[in-house]
Amino acid sequence: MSLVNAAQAADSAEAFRNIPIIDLKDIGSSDPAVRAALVDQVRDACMNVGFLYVSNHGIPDATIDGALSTAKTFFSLPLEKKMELDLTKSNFKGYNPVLSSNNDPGNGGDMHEGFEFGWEELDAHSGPDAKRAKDGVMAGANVWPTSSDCPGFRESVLSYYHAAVGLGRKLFPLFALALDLPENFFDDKTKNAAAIMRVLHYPPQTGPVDDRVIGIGAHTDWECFTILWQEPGIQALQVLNKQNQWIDAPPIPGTLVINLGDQFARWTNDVFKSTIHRAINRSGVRRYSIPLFFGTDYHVRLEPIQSCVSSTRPPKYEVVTAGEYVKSRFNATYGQH
Ligand SMILES: O=C(O)CCC(=O)C(=O)O
Ligand SMILES: [Fe+2]
Repeated sequence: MSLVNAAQAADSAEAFRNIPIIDLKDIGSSDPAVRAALVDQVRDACMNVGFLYVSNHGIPDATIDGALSTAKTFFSLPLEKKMELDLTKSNFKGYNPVLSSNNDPGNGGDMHEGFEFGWEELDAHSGPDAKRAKDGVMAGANVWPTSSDCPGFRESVLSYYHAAVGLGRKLFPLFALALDLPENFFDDKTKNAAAIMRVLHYPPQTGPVDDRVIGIGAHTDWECFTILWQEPGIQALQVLNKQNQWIDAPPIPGTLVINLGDQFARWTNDVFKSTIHRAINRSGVRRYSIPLFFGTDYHVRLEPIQSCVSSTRPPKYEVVTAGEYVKSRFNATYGQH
């Protein structure tokens, strides 16, 4: 079946009620049948849900724990210290306080604080990074807390960053194969690791909650896909199906959530779904999560793939570069900067 026909079938299929779990243990297999079976599962999830969990993802628990524990230390610093790293002063690298972002234009602000950064070599002395030369409108160096304020923060969050980017590099070929493209299709479009990571802290919201002020308002993500670690034992993330029902996406031990974003919706003319989601922390305790958003390089144009376009499915989106798109979403979410 052509991709366009398969997308039409997916569009008229029943709304999803749960999110598939895909085991990546065979991701390195060279057996074409094993690989094809994995790609089929990925295609199905991308066209019907836009969300999936992955198990056997290869990121060590110690790497996750290291990032989480220094993130907790960072968020416990006094607000004035954190505000020295205000992300609106550094082209969206650094700290954003509670209620400073608004992911849902109908809402009154997001009930979380976060810290945001992009690609940087772990070795702080490796000099200017050639990968950053083409960041265009998204250019800007990361900012970091001092090592006396937050010892080991840069190293531990960057270690997780590099592990997650490594996982993302293994996923791109699966997505390409799921789109009937050569598996290296995204290689020359992802040379510069235009990946942004956030560490997020959601204070608990107890008692009556104003529906317009929740942890993160209903939104889609902006890049190709997101790799999301969420704190075990706390249900907060919800995903919207086409019947407008919110489906819980609880943390599942040993897995990460992968969700598609707007860049993939644009590459695929909505054959792959960039699905709306939100998070509300009503658990009574603090919640932490770590999304890493992996997009194509900022100068790359988001042109629809030919197999996703037909006379019955004309191109839905104006062609823009990845950088222009991401920057416009940052401006809409944090205010124009
Ligand atoms: O915290 C979560 O579970 C979701 C975060 C999210 O959707 C985002 O940062 O885009
Ligand atoms: Fe999101």
